[in-house]
Amino acid sequence: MTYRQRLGAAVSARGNLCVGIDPMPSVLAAWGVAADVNGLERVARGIVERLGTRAAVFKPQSAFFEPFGSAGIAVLERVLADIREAGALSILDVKRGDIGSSMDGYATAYLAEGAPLAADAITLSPYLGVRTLTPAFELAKVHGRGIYVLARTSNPGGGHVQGAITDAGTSVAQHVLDELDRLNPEHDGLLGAVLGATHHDLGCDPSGFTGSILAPGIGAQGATMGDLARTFGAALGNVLPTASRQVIGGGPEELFSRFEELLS
Ligand SMILES: O=C(O)c1cc(=O)[nH]c(=O)n1[C@@H]1O[C@H](COP(=O)(O)O)[C@@H](O)[C@H]1O
Repeated sequence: MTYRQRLGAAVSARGNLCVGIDPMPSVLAAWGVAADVNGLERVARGIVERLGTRAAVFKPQSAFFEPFGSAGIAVLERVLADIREAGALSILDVKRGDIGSSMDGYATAYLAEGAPLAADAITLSPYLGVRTLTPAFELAKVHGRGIYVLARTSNPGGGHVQGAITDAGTSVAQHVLDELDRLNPEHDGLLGAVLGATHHDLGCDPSGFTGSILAPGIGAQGATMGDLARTFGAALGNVLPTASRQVIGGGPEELFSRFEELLS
């Protein structure tokens, strides 16, 4: 099955909210655990234990596992395995992007069959050019995985680069969407984009975009689920909203109710 088919099935069964697993120090405190690798494991795996059979998609943020070195990465491996066992999909948020030979290495790390950190999808940065990401696109296709490329990020300052006008006369964000659209037919539509839910004006037109749209910024960054229709218009059906602190930031007791409240 392609990533789009698997995502479609998961979202139909469980709804279209992606739960971000961002076990940052303030979240560990809210869960009443120490800011060490044991606390990290209790929170990250505790989220999947409680919501694993309820949520369609989880997005672990690598940035909060890496500070613990190999022990943190080992926890991330176990979290990815937990998500798989719970029948949900994983989007590993690593925002990688490099020239071809190095990109081959990253692609193998996150998308090869049997790789310890293999996820159903990953996030990538197109700063070195969308086409430099080709090794990841190709490996994702072989294994039925997905890719989300940053186009218009949720942070306000991102517009300085992503709203800049390219030599083709469109914004950088639009250029990224157009490149992904050009490549999607030969990649089973697995090439998605990240477009922040925080913007009134995205500075690009997602209405005809052929990939899945990952939309961060719900909750802690100020966007609401109700904003999605205004921001994405005709593309709303392709949008996968994602929230981290808004769901996980109240500790274990509030986890389920916060998830249900956003989804409703
Ligand atoms: O790729 C992402 O997921 C991402 C892109 C973006 O434009 N903005 C953004 O906030 N994110 C990630 O989404 C998560 C947002 O966390 P919350 O603000 O707590 O929901 C973090 O892991 C961010 O790194």
